[in-house]
Amino acid sequence: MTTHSSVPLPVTARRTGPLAGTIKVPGDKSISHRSLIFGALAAGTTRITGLLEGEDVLRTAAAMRQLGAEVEKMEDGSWQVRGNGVGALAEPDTVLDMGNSGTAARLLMGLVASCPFTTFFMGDTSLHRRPMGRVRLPLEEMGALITSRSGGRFPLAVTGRDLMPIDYELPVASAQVKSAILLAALDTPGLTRVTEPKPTRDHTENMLRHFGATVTVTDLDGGGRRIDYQGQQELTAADIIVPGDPSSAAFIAVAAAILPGSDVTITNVGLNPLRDGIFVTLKEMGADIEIMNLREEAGERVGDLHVRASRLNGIEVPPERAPTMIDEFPVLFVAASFATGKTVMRGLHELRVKESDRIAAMAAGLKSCGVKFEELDDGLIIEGNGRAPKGGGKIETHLDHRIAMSFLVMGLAAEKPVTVDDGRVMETSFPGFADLMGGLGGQITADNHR
Ligand SMILES: O=C(O)C1=C[C@@H](OP(=O)(O)O)[C@@H](O)[C@H](O)C1
Ligand SMILES: C=C(OP(=O)(O)O)C(=O)O
Repeated sequence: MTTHSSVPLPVTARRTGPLAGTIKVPGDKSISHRSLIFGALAAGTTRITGLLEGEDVLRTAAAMRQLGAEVEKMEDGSWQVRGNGVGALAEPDTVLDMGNSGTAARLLMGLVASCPFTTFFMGDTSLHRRPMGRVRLPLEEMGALITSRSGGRFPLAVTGRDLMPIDYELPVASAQVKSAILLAALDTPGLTRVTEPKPTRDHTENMLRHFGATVTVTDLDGGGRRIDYQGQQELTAADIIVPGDPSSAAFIAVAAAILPGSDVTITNVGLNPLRDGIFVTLKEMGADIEIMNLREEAGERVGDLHVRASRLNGIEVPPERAPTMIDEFPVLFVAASFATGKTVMRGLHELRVKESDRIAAMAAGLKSCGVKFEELDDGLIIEGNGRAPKGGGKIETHLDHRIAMSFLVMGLAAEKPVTVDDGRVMETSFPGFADLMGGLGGQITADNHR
């Protein structure tokens, strides 16, 4: 596993011909984390096909081993997890290092909150800046003891207890917080209820069902959802097929949409309706995206995307759609820079507390590439003139994989090359991004001559 502590590796994307070909993107990051966690909690052996082998997920794999599960990569490329059932984790004898991963950090805090020992957590400098109060509060309300430095951020320690179930309304639309509470509820007697104001990705609920548990989800007036979970149900090992990550497919889809003449098919993409907002939005902007072979695999909707370059128009993105495409806004900002007219994107406060402040990081980069925009507290309004932006920017990625890949996509279609200050961060979620783009005809190269 590489770390972010050694020398940065600048990477440059330059404009070439159109992109063409058929590819697959690596496995879904959210589902990969959860398959390792639930595999370790279920009695028996779970075989995972298509696991994302990105740094974030490898952190979860290492942490589950530290918690006593057997996690192994098999010769055929699949992964195997042997669990001992809910409530059977072991005390780790070293700190769990969650690296750059907010999902691993928050889900595992919930998981160990009901375990009768203390678990120490740390991460990289990006993770140490991210808010943890959102999980700390409900977990403390359930009875866990959490000790951290001031401000409630990482590093911190969670001392597990016999918890009490709660009835909790999420103050922010966050699947990570919802999942942390559900994981804490697994070994907690009684009914835990989580109400979300806007539905967020439901991979945790889907996976619980896949492992044989009953989860009751009720749609509420006004668009929210209530999730009820009766604690101490048995989980039984079940094989998992991880679909391609729609968040990774989004980079390819935008690149193909903005680079004239492109014609690309991305097969086996997860199209869970709570994750597909980027494709809905790009289509509304005029992108030529055809969804083919829609099917269901292991409780998740999957399909192939055929994307051809087309003219894009600015639109107003409904703020209530944000949770279904929260990680895709950086690359949507890039698409909007190539569109004709204004694209208005609001309701995005959450982007300020991701791996970086994504609104600020994108604004700085867009400015250096000659894009016209207005920065808002909770979003951006981008004004395109239907032509490729000047490009030429030197982008600060702030340890944020999505900032890096978004600007490399910009560089593939802008007038001048775009350089990101550290391409290694792409390993977080999309190992092999540059090579995969290369296979389609895109030119992304590491600047090794430092
Ligand atoms: O639950 C998950 O797997 C994730 C939830 C989202 O975060 P929030 O829950 O903070 O919105 C998303 O940004 C992250 O990449 C993955
Ligand atoms: C926000 C992200 O991940 P995480 O919160 O797990 O760090 C992301 O992948 O864009």
